[in-house]
Amino acid sequence: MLRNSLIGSLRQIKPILCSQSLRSLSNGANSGLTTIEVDDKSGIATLSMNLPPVNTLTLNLMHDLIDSINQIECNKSRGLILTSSNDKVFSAGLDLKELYKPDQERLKEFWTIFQDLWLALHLCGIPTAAAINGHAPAAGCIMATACEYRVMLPDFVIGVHATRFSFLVSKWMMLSYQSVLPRRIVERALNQGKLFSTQEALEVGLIDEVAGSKKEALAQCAAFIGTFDKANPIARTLTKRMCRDSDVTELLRDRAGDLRACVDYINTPLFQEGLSAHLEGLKEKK
Ligand SMILES: CCCC/C=C\CC(=O)SCCNC(=O)CCNC(=O)[C@H](O)C(C)(C)COP(=O)(O)OP(=O)(O)OC[C@H]1O[C@@H](n2cnc3c(N)ncnc32)[C@H](O)[C@@H]1OP(=O)(O)O
Repeated sequence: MLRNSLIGSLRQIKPILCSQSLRSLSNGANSGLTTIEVDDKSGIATLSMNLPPVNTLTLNLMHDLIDSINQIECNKSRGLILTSSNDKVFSAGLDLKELYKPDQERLKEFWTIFQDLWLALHLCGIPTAAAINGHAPAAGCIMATACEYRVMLPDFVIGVHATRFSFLVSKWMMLSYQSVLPRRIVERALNQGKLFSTQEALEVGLIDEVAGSKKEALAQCAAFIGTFDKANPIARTLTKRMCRDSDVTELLRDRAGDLRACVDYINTPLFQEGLSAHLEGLKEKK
């Protein structure tokens, strides 16, 4: 029963393009803001975000990420490692410029594709890991928590600091955070708008391991993916989705409602003023 509903909801949200023959993992259909490298020996795909300067999640980058995740799944890679080609920033989170004095139709499209990206990562059928080789604030952190394992390099920050700029996170984002951290830590961290250092993130369990270099981080992620070798891939996928079912259902139950609530909130003077000050702060930092 539960399995059927999982499979049913997957069909609804993910009309995967698996009918296409995708021998080479080229990014022909997208804007080229991501690259995919598949290791011939291990069969593991490394998906890199490549949008200078700081991999902000723009419409195009989110579109390319979803497209790449679909390609990697369709090609039956053994696992997916999400990382950045920038050596200082994993992702700076959502593109704040899209949220400031937004065009209403574009904002709806923007939020919907952000929901799609979270679902694509959260429900990815193959094992996923994040090699966090730079700062990962806000949606950068949420993408990492949607993966099954996190390895981070030292001296960076990760966390959801939304309250610092008056952002109210949706329940599904909170659940994503809570799928990795204990509830009391999530409550405190979200309220504080806390960004954890790599060491703090390790101590609370937001990340699983620290690596000395990107190469090591990729190897540690690959070793994690290798731990599923003895599991039947289909049983594994269904089990993963069953474990994640309640978090995903929270969003799927009322995507339109979440969209409405977020769009309404983004348009409030409270949020727009907080965001304006945050954007000024980013400029003044220079
Ligand atoms: C999804 C669940 C959580 C919900 C909460 C919020 C959703 C979001 O994701 S909102 C996005 C929130 N993100 C941030 O607030 C991050 C802001 N950025 C930074 O803190 C730093 O840029 C960062 C530590 C990531 C990197 O620092 P630096 O390497 O020193 O780079 P700069 O700060 O100089 O940035 C370069 C350039 O990029 C612009 N920038 C940075 N982040 C964003 C962003 N999120 N959106 C749009 N633009 C961004 C920054 O202003 C600089 O621009 P220029 O001045 O024009 O060069």
